[in-house]
Amino acid sequence: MSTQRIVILGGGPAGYEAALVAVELGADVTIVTDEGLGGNSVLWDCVPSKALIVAAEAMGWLDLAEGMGVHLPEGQPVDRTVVDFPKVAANVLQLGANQSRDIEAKSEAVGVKLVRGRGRLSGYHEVTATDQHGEQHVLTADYVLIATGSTARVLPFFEPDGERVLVGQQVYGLPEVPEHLVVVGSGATGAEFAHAFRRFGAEVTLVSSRELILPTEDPDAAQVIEDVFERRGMTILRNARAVSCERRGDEVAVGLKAGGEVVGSHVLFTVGQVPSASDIGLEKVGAVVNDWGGIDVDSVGRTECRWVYAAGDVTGRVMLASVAAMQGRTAMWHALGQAVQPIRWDAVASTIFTDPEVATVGMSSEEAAAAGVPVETARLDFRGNPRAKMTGGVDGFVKVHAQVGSGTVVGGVVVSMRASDLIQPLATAVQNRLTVAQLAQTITVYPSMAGSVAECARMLMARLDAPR
Ligand SMILES: Cc1cc2nc3c(=O)[nH]c(=O)nc-3n(C[C@H](O)[C@H](O)[C@H](O)COP(=O)(O)OP(=O)(O)OC[C@H]3O[C@@H](n4cnc5c(N)ncnc54)[C@H](O)[C@@H]3O)c2cc1C
Ligand SMILES: NC(=O)c1ccc[n+]([C@@H]2O[C@H](COP(=O)([O-])OP(=O)(O)OC[C@H]3O[C@@H](n4cnc5c(N)ncnc54)[C@H](O)[C@@H]3O)[C@@H](O)[C@H]2O)c1
Repeated sequence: MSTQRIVILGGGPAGYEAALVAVELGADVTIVTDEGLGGNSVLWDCVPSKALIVAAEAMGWLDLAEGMGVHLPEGQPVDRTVVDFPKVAANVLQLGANQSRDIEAKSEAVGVKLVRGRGRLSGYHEVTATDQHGEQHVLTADYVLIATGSTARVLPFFEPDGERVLVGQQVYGLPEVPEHLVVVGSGATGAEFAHAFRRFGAEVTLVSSRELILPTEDPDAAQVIEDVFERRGMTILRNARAVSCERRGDEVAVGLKAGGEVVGSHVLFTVGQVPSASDIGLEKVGAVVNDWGGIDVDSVGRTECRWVYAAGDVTGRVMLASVAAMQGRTAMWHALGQAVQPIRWDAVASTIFTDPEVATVGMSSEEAAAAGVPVETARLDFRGNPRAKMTGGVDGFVKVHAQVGSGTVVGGVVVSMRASDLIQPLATAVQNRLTVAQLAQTITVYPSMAGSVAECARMLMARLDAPR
């Protein structure tokens, strides 16, 4: 069989992970991308925002240290004046750039070719890339993967200026920690930035369009985060929708649908992401864009056109780097003739990196009910856990959902420090359809947060075994 030629548009996690799989399978692979490999995820979104949160947590530790008997020199306040924000921002962007270079070195070493520029489908089995000098490169491909990602949603009533009216990627250009940051939108992005800037000492007002922030998360988890945010001095405006935005000198006024306004020194809009599906020549191949702007794909990532696949944020499904990477790999396994499992949408793990973190895997009890799966749930709070007490991390809990009858673990939630790691035993259980008994009987380290995961599973095991 002749070598298959693959062209990938976009070098984020969907694109570069797909490329690595395709070269492993012997294909000739070219990525066309307009910035470094790693894409938005590594250069602007996941990696820098998580690194920013680590720096913000250093402020949290300074706060905690006092209570543990570790003091700052006399008269040193822990407020926004001790943060050299340009240095913090430069560090986190450098971390992303270094990570991008590592990915490029790894990809080039295995033979992935890179064309820097913007690509579009230009004909039958054909892509045209325009590089930064305006030069055009025509590439032929047996299969094309579209992995162009997404960009921050901008609503008609505001225009980001990078100075006081911001979207997420612009926060790294701030000359100092804002005095009063108004964050509009309380999904993952809004909650994470609101958390980080409050920790850095900014006054923060979070404008939330719902009764509870983090509307797609477990409501008990969202409640813990709201309580912690308010205890740290953040203001949350509930059931509040922003409808206008006006700069007034050194202030910005955000008008609310119900009337009134909130005034701050800066506003950060985190109102969702839009798939980057325009101006890439989809009309040439008849690929369909759905109502929410994503490219329609089947369970292995194929569009309406048999030789064009799409993966990652551009499909408008679950917008996560880990999911994008798996979508990209799955598309290549399928295109290159491997036996492939469709993505397990019921086993996706994710984390909101607030403090405490909110990590989730699999189905919620509502999703299980909607799917006709009867579940029993146990919840154990961390306030009795000795490890949690040592680190001052007693806010939060672990929740395990298991199917009645089989005892199979179908989902879970962990709200704690480092929940992003602590969710892994539950993710392994969900992915491999382990039972609560198997989870409960696994020996855990003492003292550890993981001990509570096993204890929660024991509670659930007893409940499922009890006569009903
Ligand atoms: C603030 C923020 C924080 C996040 N944190 C996390 C997190 O902690 N964990 C997590 O799992 N997810 C996180 N996400 C989501 C995650 O960033 C995305 O799901 C992920 O980046 C999607 O990867 P992708 O490969 O689809 O696209 P992207 O990472 O967006 O990469 C696409 C690349 O393609 C390029 N491109 C676009 N059009 C073209 C074209 N025509 N030609 C050539 N190149 C093109 C883009 O410039 C970009 O470099 C976060 C998102 C945001 C906004
Ligand atoms: N840690 C992570 O994994 C992480 C972090 C950040 C983002 N992400 C991903 O990126 C994607 C985008 O996240 P996001 O938080 O930007 O978007 P989102 O769509 O999840 O949340 C945006 C929120 O803004 C609200 N909103 C919209 N218009 C508004 C208005 N005018 N006034 C007030 N509120 C308004 C929406 O109701 C919604 O709740 C998500 O899929 C998310 O999973 C992941």
